[in-house]
Amino acid sequence: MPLMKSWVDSANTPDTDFPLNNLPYGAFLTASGEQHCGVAIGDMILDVTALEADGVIAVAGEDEVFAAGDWTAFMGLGAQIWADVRATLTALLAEGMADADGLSRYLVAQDGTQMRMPFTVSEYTDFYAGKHHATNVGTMFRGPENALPPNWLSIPIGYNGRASSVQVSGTDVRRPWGQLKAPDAEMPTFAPCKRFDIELEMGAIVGQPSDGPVTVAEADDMIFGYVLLNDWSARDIQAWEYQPLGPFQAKATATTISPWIVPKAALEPFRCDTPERERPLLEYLQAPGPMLYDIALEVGLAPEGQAETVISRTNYNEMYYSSAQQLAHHTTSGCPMLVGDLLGSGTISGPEKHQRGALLEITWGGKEPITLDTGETRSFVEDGDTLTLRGAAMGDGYRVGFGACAATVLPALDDPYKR
Ligand SMILES: O=C(O)/C=C/C(=O)CC(=O)CC(=O)O
Ligand SMILES: [Ca+2]
Ligand SMILES: [Mg+2]
Repeated sequence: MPLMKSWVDSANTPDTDFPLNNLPYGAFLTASGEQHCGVAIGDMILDVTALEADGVIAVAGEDEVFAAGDWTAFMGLGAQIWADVRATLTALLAEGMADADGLSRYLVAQDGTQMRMPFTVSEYTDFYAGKHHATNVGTMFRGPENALPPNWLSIPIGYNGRASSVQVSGTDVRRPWGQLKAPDAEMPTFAPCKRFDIELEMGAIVGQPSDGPVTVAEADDMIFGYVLLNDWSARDIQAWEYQPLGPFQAKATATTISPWIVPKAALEPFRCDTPERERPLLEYLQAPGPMLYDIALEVGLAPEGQAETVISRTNYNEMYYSSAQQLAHHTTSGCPMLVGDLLGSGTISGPEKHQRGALLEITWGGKEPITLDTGETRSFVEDGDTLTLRGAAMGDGYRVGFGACAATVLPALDDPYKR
């Protein structure tokens, strides 16, 4: 599919994340402090809440779908409404639109506009579907002979994370306190995390509910869109707490998502298959077609007040399970899935060191510190560091991007129990 031209000039450049082909959904604060729904177009935002309020657009049979200022109600209306509204907004922004002058008053510059959570997170489940990541972490945590657990090639393994600490890009993350125990120590201590880390992931957003087990194809239809996701991970807390039930507080401090939900429709031209199966999947997990996406990803680390170093470059197509397969598995127990459920893909790592999606892997547990372009070294995230995830599907002369998924780490509080 070629670049779709818009009357918004900044949408027609090859380096914008937001050409007309994209039209991702976000929530932003207006100049008067209201939260509105918007779609990104070039370096602007089209105010969808205002368009609806003024009667320029309407959702068939519905009132005030966008008045609440996030996309949750819209997601719940289903795939036909998603397609209809996308077509309407595309037509409004397409080159040659007669009333472009009239519509330009609904445009807001992205620069300087505060973004908010684009939807209400119902529940958050994080998966473990990167084979390179799982092998690396399993080797470090459990020894090379136990790198991949016996179930890994048959089950999209996941754990229930915290919806309450999912936050939008631009929100600072505070270094957590927790129970730490050195391997040779008798007792744990309660102290600030010393091995704070990131995890580069994709987040799939469930737009339609389920009632009983669904197929992979049905699961794919339920997915509304995707965001970038940083699963902040306290590795020293994780190492002490995770046996026998898996990660808990180590993963609960924060999960940062990019502010724009890229709709499935925008990613259609970039679908791809998951890698070769090493063990046949049970029938309910078999994908009827390409369910993964070719999305180039990178992670940047900028020390406080200094330039950024790109510390990883990889691709979402490295994943062993797609979000549709993860979602299908999530329903096998009969567990109902809800509008607004967020599924973390699992850390995305490629086979090479520069393609790893977490500092735990890049520095091999801190044993191989990296040197930044500034000359500083890093084993894990330090206070004041800003971590930025970026991603884009690369089209012919355009890119469908996600915007920045960024957060700065603040120092741990003084002892929270000595108030
Ligand atoms: O115990 C392990 O092998 C590691 C588990 C995790 O790091 C959990 C997680 O976030 C998995 C992922 O993001 O791929
Ligand atoms: Ca994770
Ligand atoms: Mg998390």
